[in-house]
Amino acid sequence: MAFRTKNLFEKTTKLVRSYSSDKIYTHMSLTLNEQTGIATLELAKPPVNSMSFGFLSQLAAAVQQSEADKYKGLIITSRSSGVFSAGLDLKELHHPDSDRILNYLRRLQDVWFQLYDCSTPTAAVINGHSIAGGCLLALSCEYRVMVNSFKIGMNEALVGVPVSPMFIACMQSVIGQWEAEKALLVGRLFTSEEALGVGLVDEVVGGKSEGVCKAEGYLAGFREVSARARGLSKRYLRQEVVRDLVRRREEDVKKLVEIISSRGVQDSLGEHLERMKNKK
Ligand SMILES: CCCCC/C=C\C/C=C\C=C\CC(=O)SCCNC(=O)CCNC(=O)[C@H](O)C(C)(C)COP(=O)(O)OP(=O)(O)OC[C@H]1O[C@@H](n2cnc3c(N)ncnc32)[C@H](O)[C@@H]1OP(=O)(O)O
Repeated sequence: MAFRTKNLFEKTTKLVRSYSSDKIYTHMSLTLNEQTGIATLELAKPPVNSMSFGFLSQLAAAVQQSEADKYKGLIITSRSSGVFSAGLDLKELHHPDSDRILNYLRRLQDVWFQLYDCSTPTAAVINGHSIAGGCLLALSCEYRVMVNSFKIGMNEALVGVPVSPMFIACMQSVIGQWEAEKALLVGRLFTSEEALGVGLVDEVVGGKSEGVCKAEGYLAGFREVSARARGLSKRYLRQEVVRDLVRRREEDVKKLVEIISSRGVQDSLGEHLERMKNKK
């Protein structure tokens, strides 16, 4: 079979350089199956694929590449066998420099808009725990296949930070208002099976390769469909959420910076980081 592992940064060097000071393409790899036209983006930032500034920049470049090269589909998964993504890098949020946190949150917004609003068909193979920002990443895709025995959800309530509008909108659009409210207000993490029950994921499988097959099956369903019509329909379907968040993006970012920088939130983040350190 003809596989081409693309160093994304060959083509997007300019973009990535202007986005990031991290070393080029260190946190993920993009592999295109030239026979199917489906690319797999494998997150590879040990130990937990936390979303640092550099990670978000590379994710943005990958999504942009998928759009520019008109891939038939994009599958997002993790190279780790235990963690899909632990979400935002807590070190970016704890004792942040004011300019950096502003730019970090703007970057997060940019990536989210790019992925959520992209015309490329997308699927997530969640082969490990998927927490907060990790859950957002999966929810921004169209289809989710989850490997059993892991946890997924948005735990902000337990971390002591508010769930931001972008995260709420995504959760609501997938599981509905009431289920989202019940889950988000207590920071509930669902097992794979519970996630299936509530509609947070579309399928539960026994392992990653089975998950990839299911995701490919979903993406192959569009073979006979006009890519242009499909892409436009997806955008129309998602435009209400996007429009609202675009309209208020600067207001949301500034408010969040203020909240994150507050003493109470910083104390909670510090305690959360301490708990993680002490769990060993
Ligand atoms: C308007 C636009 C703006 C949008 C909104 C923006 C911001 C709003 C404000 C906040 C939003 C926050 C959303 C988030 O995503 S916050 C992150 C929440 N995530 C977590 O709490 C995950 C915590 N991690 C875990 O539960 C476990 O690590 C996990 C189950 C993922 C894996 O467990 P495992 O046992 O395999 O690994 P550990 O030993 O726990 O961890 C290994 C190592 O990694 C460090 N680490 C874990 N998670 C993070 C993280 N999110 N960021 C940074 N570092 C992390 C952990 O501390 C260990 O480090 P070390 O001890 O080995 O040094």
